[in-house]
Amino acid sequence: MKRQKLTIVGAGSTYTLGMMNSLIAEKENFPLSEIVFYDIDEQRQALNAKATEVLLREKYPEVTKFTYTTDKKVAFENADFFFIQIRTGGLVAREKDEQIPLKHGCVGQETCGPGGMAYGLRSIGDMITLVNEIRSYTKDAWILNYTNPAAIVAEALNREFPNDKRILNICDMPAAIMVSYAKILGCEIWDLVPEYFGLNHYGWFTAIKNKQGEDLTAQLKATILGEGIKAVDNEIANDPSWQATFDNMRTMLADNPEFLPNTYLQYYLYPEKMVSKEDINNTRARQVINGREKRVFDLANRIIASGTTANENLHADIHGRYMIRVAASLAYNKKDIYLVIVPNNGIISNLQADAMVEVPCAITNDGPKAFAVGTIPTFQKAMIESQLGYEKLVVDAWFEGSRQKLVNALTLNRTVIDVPKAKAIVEDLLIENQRYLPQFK
Ligand SMILES: NC(=O)c1ccc[n+]([C@@H]2O[C@H](COP(=O)([O-])OP(=O)(O)OC[C@H]3O[C@@H](n4cnc5c(N)ncnc54)[C@H](O)[C@@H]3O)[C@@H](O)[C@H]2O)c1
Ligand SMILES: O=P(O)(O)OC[C@H]1O[C@H](O[C@H]2[C@H](O)[C@@H](O)[C@@H](O)O[C@@H]2CO)[C@H](O)[C@@H](O)[C@@H]1O
Ligand SMILES: [Mn+2]
Repeated sequence: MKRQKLTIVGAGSTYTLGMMNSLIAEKENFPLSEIVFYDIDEQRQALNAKATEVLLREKYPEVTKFTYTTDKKVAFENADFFFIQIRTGGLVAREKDEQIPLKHGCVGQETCGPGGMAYGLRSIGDMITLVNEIRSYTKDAWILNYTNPAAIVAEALNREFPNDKRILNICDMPAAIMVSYAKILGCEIWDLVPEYFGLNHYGWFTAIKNKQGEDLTAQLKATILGEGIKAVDNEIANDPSWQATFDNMRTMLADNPEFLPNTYLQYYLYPEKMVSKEDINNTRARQVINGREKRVFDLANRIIASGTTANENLHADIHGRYMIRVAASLAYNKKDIYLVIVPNNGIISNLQADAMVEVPCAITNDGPKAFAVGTIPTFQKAMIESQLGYEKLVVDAWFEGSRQKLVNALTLNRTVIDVPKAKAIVEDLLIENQRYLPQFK
């Protein structure tokens, strides 16, 4: 197996050390020769990088070269794979995305509703610039993107780079849900094969089978309806917010037992409940700043100070392992089946061709090959179409600098609907984000 050179873009991320643990856990599946870190924030990246130097020395000596840099040429030349995980505006901007809609009585969330719209508008420009810069150094490398909101980023990249078949947008949420399914079913996530359709953070599992083809869906639904389902992946198992989200999966399934819902549907199906439980002074961004961000950088500082990871309880989580397994399947033509985001082009036969859909694909060295979904039922189709309209209008608005299209987008979004509210929220979000969005005069 050829060893790969991997560049992490946004290496100052709170997910980077977890990704390193996952690369170590997956080194047989996705062997690396070289890792490069790239970020625009030198200090933030250096913390993760200095801890990674210790980690690699102790646990991944096969990586013979590790570099961290803010120089694009050094970072982008000759890489085989890019994993991108940037957050334009940082967690501070995320907090505003969550607070502004809440002030208007609407869902305040990172990727859903008006908060997701603002985050999408900030992400599009940086992502287009990054892909252009990467492609000026390498045409063939695989670009795997986690940057959110993945639905809007995928739509924008597909428009800007329609012929680039080596950009793949990915979300870890279905995989994190499948880790919980696997726990219920007494197996490993990698033993399960999902049948699923939707947009990113907006979809449904229609079946869960094992690799022998046995359909486990009825058993799974019965357990979730009877006993509920817990977040079990390491990263989220002890997080009250994620446990509450997983509790809501039982409610969603009870209210509509047809399919198994993605957790994010809670924001669209129960917007009033989601708003009522929020504390505007302690939204999710603030919890992450005080939680994951602090935990990760405390860990990095301890590793750097002691010069060893021996005193730490390190673990790989599904976020990293999922991306790495997709990369391995691309690199070595494994044809493993994963949910990824691809142009529809008839996969869902009664949905427009140019939707970016999240569906199961066999991941080959020629990219993802989707399995046909066929027709989807009226209820899910109608929900998807209004959300798709919202996503496409946000991307149109970014390219055209159109406020009207942002208002129309929020009018379609189930978390807003009301035109006066949509206008007021657009106004506030554009004022807050004007330095990122000069096209909106
Ligand atoms: N797709 C998914 O399912 C999924 C899952 C988890 C996280 N994410 C996404 O991963 C990203 C990272 O999340 P986080 O909470 O760790 O954020 P973070 O703010 O901790 O880290 C992001 C890093 O990106 C850097 N950055 C920002 N703009 C950049 C640019 N133009 N070029 C290079 N670096 C840049 C920042 O300096 C920072 O170090 C976010 O977009 C988040 O939404 C996606
Ligand atoms: O609110 P956050 O920052 O904790 O999470 C937002 C992200 O949530 C999902 O990712 C989960 C993932 O599902 C889980 O496996 C684990 O790795 O934690 C992640 C978040 O903590 C979602 O898929 C992402 O798109 C969100 O950014
Ligand atoms: Mn996601």
